[in-house]
Amino acid sequence: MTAIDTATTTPTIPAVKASGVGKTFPTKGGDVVALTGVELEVAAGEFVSLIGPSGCGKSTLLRLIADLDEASTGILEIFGKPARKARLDQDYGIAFQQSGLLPWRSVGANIALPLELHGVSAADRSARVSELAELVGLTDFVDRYPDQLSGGMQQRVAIARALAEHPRLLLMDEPFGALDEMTREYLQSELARIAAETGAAVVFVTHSIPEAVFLSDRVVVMSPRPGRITDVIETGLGTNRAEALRESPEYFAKVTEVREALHGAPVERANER
Ligand SMILES: Nc1ncnc2c1ncn2[C@@H]1O[C@H](COP(=O)(O)OP(=O)(O)OP(=O)(O)O)[C@@H](O)[C@H]1O
Repeated sequence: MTAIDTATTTPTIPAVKASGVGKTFPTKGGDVVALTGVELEVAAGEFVSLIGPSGCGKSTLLRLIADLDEASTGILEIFGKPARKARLDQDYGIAFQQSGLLPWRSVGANIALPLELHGVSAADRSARVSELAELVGLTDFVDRYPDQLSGGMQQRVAIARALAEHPRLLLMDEPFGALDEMTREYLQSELARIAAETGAAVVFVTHSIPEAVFLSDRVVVMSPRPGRITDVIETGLGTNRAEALRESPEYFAKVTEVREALHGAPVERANER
């Protein structure tokens, strides 16, 4: 069978598939229903953002996908596997708002950490660190320490570390939330490029509508109490995420569409209430 035959006959397994997923936290004050009835499929190579007001369950959903917590109801599959198996197989990389770098390790040693933990040889680690440092634009900084870097550079190290084992999926929880606007926009462009170059699917939690639209193929809008998906908006912005996109009418139209979905009403009318 040729490569083309394989491509046309092999059904593509989604990176993430959530069916009827719910999460309830028992607390002293009673049960908190953080998520209910979540149905979501993220295709291989697709960039999907989760957006919604504080407390709508974005981080909870990401934590369930990452197997950092267990769903109360429903089924979660990562590349067709249970979340636990996908974690053990290192099918995804994770990056959070805090870069979580180890201050006593150099940039290179931080990036190499997952490789070291999984027994990759020193020579292979060193080659991979060089590749990753180049990918995130930090070739000249591999010998520095985290406290010698800006916040944006630290996040780039965290992204390189998340990509160390060639994951097909990246899970990111507000990775640029603590950065100034200019650095944030720069890293958005970098992430769009990195996602395209690596072909990894991305599930990205954010509070920023422009950020979600700029990066995503689809924006998943959530609402709280109980946390659920209320809208899924396809951006249709294609693969070119150049800076000029931010000033294009298509981009503004999508930002407005997501904003209206979040507010549940056209923005002008919501503001009048
Ligand atoms: N361990 C926990 N115990 C009890 N309640 C929890 C726990 N974790 C989350 N919750 C509750 O679940 C709901 C969803 O929380 P989650 O952090 O997923 O929301 P979020 O959309 O990511 O919020 P934010 O945008 O503020 O980060 C909230 O009401 C939160 O208080």
